[in-house]
Amino acid sequence: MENQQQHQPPKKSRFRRVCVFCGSSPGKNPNYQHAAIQLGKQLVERNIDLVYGGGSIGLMGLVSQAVHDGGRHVLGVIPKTLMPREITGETVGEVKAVSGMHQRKAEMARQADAFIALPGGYGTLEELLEVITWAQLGIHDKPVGLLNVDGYYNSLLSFIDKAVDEGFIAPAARHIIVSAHTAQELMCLLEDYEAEHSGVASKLSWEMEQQLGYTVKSEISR
Ligand SMILES: CC(C)=CCNc1ncnc2c1ncn2[C@@H]1O[C@H](COP(=O)(O)O)[C@@H](O)[C@H]1O
Repeated sequence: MENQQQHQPPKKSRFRRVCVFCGSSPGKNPNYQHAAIQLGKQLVERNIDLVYGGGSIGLMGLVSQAVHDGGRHVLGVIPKTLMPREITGETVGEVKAVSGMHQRKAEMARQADAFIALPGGYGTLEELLEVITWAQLGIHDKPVGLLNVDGYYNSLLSFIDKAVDEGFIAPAARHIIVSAHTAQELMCLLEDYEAEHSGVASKLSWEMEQQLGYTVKSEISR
């Protein structure tokens, strides 16, 4: 079954550039590292460019290297304070320096047509949950995919189901997260995804969202 799928020529993608959130650590299970490389190869096969958090550490390094090796454009968005090579390693492709973590997330989101989370820690979860929240509000209608390698995210998905059961997440908003166990399966699901949100904040543009982030930040620093 898997071999048959591998020989099928990929459809032309609706995505020009995908944002990948993932661990700055490689994780203990080699399948996480394998999945990062497979996801990079899937993007290359579909002629999709990458935007990510910059650097060469952990899964971030593996996915960016795979996309770069395949000849697609890689954009790393990295806060100036994380730029020293001893912190994040050498970045492949283009690097965009931004002033902070909020600006980084806004820029990665603005640049991408879809989001994918590989396994990761707090940083990955925070980035993932933010784009899900923005989708729920109708700030964007870009697909959000979860690459659930070896069931890494099963407990998060169960928790979200509990939040639906307990009345904190609307059943319609449960469908924002598209999850799959392999990169190929996930890409196919994301290609077919259609946003269904109530769009309560659909008038908010990315620009407004970004300005909001900067305003809040500058007010905090005053
Ligand atoms: C000083 C220090 C701990 C540096 C770690 N170096 C990092 N370099 C670049 N991006 C990162 C780093 N740590 C977290 N991130 C951001 O948070 C996510 C990964 O965090 P985590 O490893 O899942 O939690 C990435 O998508 C990235 O956008």
